[in-house]
Amino acid sequence: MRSCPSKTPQGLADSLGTIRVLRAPTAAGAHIRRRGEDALAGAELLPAGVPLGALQLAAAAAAGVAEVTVTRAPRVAVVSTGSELMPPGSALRRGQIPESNSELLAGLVAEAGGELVLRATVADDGDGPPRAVADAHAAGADVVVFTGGVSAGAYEPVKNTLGAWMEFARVAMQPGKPQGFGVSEHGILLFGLPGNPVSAAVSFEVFVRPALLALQGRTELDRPVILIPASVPWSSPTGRRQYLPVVVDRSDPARWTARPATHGGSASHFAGGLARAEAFAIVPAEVDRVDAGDLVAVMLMA
Ligand SMILES: Nc1nc2c(c(=O)[nH]1)N[C@H]1C(S)=C(S)[C@@H](COP(=O)(O)OP(=O)(O)OC[C@H]3O[C@@H](n4cnc5c(N)ncnc54)[C@H](O)[C@@H]3O)O[C@H]1N2
Ligand code: MOO
Repeated sequence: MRSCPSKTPQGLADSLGTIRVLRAPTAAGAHIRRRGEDALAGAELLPAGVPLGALQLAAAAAAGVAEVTVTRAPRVAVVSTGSELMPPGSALRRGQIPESNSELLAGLVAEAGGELVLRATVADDGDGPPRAVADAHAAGADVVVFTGGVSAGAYEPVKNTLGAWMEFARVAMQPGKPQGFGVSEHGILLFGLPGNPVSAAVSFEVFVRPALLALQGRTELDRPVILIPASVPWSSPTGRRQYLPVVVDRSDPARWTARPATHGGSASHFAGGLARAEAFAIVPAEVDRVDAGDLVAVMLMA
């Protein structure tokens, strides 16, 4: 067919033998896929800094692009500190608890595109943290994430042994008040997160995840935040920005609501309640109470 004013879809014509048009398209040009309709030559299909999932790689392939430039995954070591920590499933004596932060952080690191190169637990006494930094360096780590041992008690192994490289500060957030950060002699980023499991999870979201994404050249570093009403009241500490694990009720698609994931409110040791959380409600430092119906900023994790 040399001159083709429009095309007739298969279902509207007999296709075997003689072609008989049953219903001709009304508009000239109907059903013709024109050059440049999807993307013009030279158009940007994938801006730098976006993650390459199946849809993005397929778009590149469809444009005839066989190779794209990517950054390598940041290599991360996760180090728990505390002599009370025991492998999950061990018989516990008084004063011991199951070690769970390395499981949490290993998963969050992977979800943030990092590659876990070391996972260790070190004791409260001795030189465990600096030895862990040396091991992380040997394993090629770009980042070490410590949990525990950063506040002001008698045994604070990260604070006591890594002061040459790290600074320790109190941040006006709850949980996650005590924080440490620094850079090792070999340029490894050192994060010192508080040991309580919810504190560690929130601190990862606020400080570590954006850094891991930035190391990958990602341009969008923040989780999506939506404003939705609270379905129940809760309290929030004044003077500290609260990050409260919440469940998002999506049963009414026109009106999602948020409620605390744990019954006891906001507490940094509720590792079990964290399993129910799909998001963190972010309550400004100057607000000490959220009432049912109040709009709250909710950072979606899933
Ligand atoms: N004098 C002060 N004391 C405390 C302050 C303060 O500002 N001044 N802040 C409190 C706050 S808030 C927090 S949070 C904690 C954080 O303390 P650390 O980071 O030193 O954490 P640890 O004492 O080592 O652990 C706290 C808690 O979490 C448990 N934990 C630790 N690691 C793990 C792990 N890998 N898996 C599971 N559970 C873990 C640990 O056993 C403790 O129960 O400091 C307050 N004190
Ligand atoms: O600030 Mo701490 O992290 O609440 O328990």
